Amino acid sequence: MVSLHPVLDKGSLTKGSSSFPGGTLKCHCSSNPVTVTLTSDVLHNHACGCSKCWKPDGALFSIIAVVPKQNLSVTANASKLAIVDESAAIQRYACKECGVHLYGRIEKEHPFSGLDFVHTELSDQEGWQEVQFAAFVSSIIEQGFDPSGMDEVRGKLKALGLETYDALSPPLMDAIATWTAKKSGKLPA
Ligand SMILES: N[C@@H](CCC(=O)N[C@@H](CSCO)C(=O)NCC(=O)O)C(=O)O
Ligand SMILES: [Zn+2]
Ligand SMILES: [Zn+2]
Repeated sequence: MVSLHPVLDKGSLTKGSSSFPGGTLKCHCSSNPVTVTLTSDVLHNHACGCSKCWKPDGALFSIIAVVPKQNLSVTANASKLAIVDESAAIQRYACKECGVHLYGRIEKEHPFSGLDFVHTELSDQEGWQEVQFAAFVSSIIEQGFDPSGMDEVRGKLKALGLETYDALSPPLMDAIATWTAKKSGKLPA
């Protein structure tokens, strides 16, 4: 049986709390873990099949969300962090010891600059926004997943109530396109 991600394999999604105040994310190191504190809940939490987002061992999907960057601070062992790929739009900061990605930040001009990318599964707290949709689903094939298994993968995601997309969700794609049109002058800024 195909394993999507521990959060998705449970068969149902635990709904988040609308008044969730944020919490602490921690890497997998048993000593001197890196911690990141968020002072709000996340937005646009989603499963991502892309090759760049961090996934726990054996998972086909990442669970990733965004938070305004002013709501995120590294609160312990920041010296263990290093950028995974300097050339990517999202500069993902990973723990050099355990490999877990603590946050991703966009430093260049980009529709999502000002938002940091984070994984709520790194927190012990409950109440984080639940997964809203599945993005970059076909990208799992690029990483070696057998294409004949895609109906099963999409079926499992749909059974959880998640729409499946091969890019981001339509509202996020519209936001990107709006930003691009304003930048080029096709829409008023
Ligand atoms: N097929 C590619 C897709 C990679 C991709 O474009 N990923 C998106 C989504 S990441 C979270 O939603 C993206 O915006 N990437 C920018 C970046 O990673 O810097 C693949 O699988 O690699
Ligand atoms: Zn670590
Ligand atoms: Zn991704």
